[in-house]
Amino acid sequence: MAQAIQQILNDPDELSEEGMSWSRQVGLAFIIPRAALQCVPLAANEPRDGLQRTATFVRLPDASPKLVVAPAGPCGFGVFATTRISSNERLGEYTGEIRSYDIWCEEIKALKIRRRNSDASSPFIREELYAAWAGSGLAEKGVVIDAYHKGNLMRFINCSCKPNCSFKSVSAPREPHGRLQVTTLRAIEAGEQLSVDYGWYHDPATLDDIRKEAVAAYTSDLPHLQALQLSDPEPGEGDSEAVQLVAEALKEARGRPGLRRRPHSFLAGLLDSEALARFLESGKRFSEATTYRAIPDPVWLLYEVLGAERVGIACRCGADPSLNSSGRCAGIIGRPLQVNFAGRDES
Ligand SMILES: C[S@@+](CC[C@H](N)C(=O)[O-])C[C@H]1O[C@@H](n2cnc3c(N)ncnc32)[C@H](O)[C@@H]1O
Repeated sequence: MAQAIQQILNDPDELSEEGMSWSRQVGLAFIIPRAALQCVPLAANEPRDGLQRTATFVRLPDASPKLVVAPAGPCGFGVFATTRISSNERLGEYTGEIRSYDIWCEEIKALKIRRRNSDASSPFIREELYAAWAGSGLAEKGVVIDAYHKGNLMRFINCSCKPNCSFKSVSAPREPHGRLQVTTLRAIEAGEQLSVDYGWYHDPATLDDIRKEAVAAYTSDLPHLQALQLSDPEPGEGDSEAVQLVAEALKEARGRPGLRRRPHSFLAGLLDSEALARFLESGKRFSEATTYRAIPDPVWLLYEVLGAERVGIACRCGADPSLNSSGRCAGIIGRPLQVNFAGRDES
């Protein structure tokens, strides 16, 4: 990724006049590549929906000159460090429009109806993931800082299951909502990408949608999974990717590795072939599941991530080493990394 940064610094087209002027307008020393100019620059939050700016007297630092916006593999553009940044460093404010959560939600719903004739919460649309929670607000209906149309470079920070930054809310006592400041959780090396945990998984409506979709995906695969329970399973031509992965995992557990027809995939990492084999050897079988809880243990994680893909918020931070140095990913934006939680009862 350091190479990508160097390329931008060297390329006069990427280091565009527009990018420089965008940067100057928000008073910053960072560089916005031409292709990333997607929103109006905003050096300070702009109130909407009858809301007020917070009275907070605390001066937040301007966005750090140690940052650059650059292409970030599977996630579009991202924010990278050009030099080492220490732990607990305040990198600047996440600016955007101060919106009432319920009005913002209505607008998102209207957009969904225009685009696909339904305001169902899933799948997410891209615009939803630029809004960050800023507190309950005077009316107790919630306030978000929405950086989709207006904002600063912080709006380019992607989501990671193992984030190196977080949003800290800064507000004076009794202030109904806060301002958001990006702060490092650990030291960040030059060339590393900044990341935060978006936390959408914990939105109850989204979680519900993901789990319904997980049950639907499992149910449509069930006859094929049942066929695999035979002693020498062979995946069929029309089998889904999940069924093929389960077949491969079973063969692997039964001592016939080497049958993989494709490189080890992201989804394959969600299956434990030994646990799968133990499940069948103990006499348990794939059977009907009308709720998420009833999906058998060895495959629930696979189907939950497939459910998230159907909902439209699959996380791919594990596919980008600069975003998630462990190379592991929960598969769902905002969900804790698998290694950090004990099972599907996490809250
Ligand atoms: C706040 S923006 C981040 C900047 C964005 N990458 C861009 O180029 O405008 C959120 C959007 O970035 C993408 N994104 C961020 N983190 C991601 C992740 N871990 N996996 C997949 N997409 C991600 C999604 O398209 C999401 O809607």
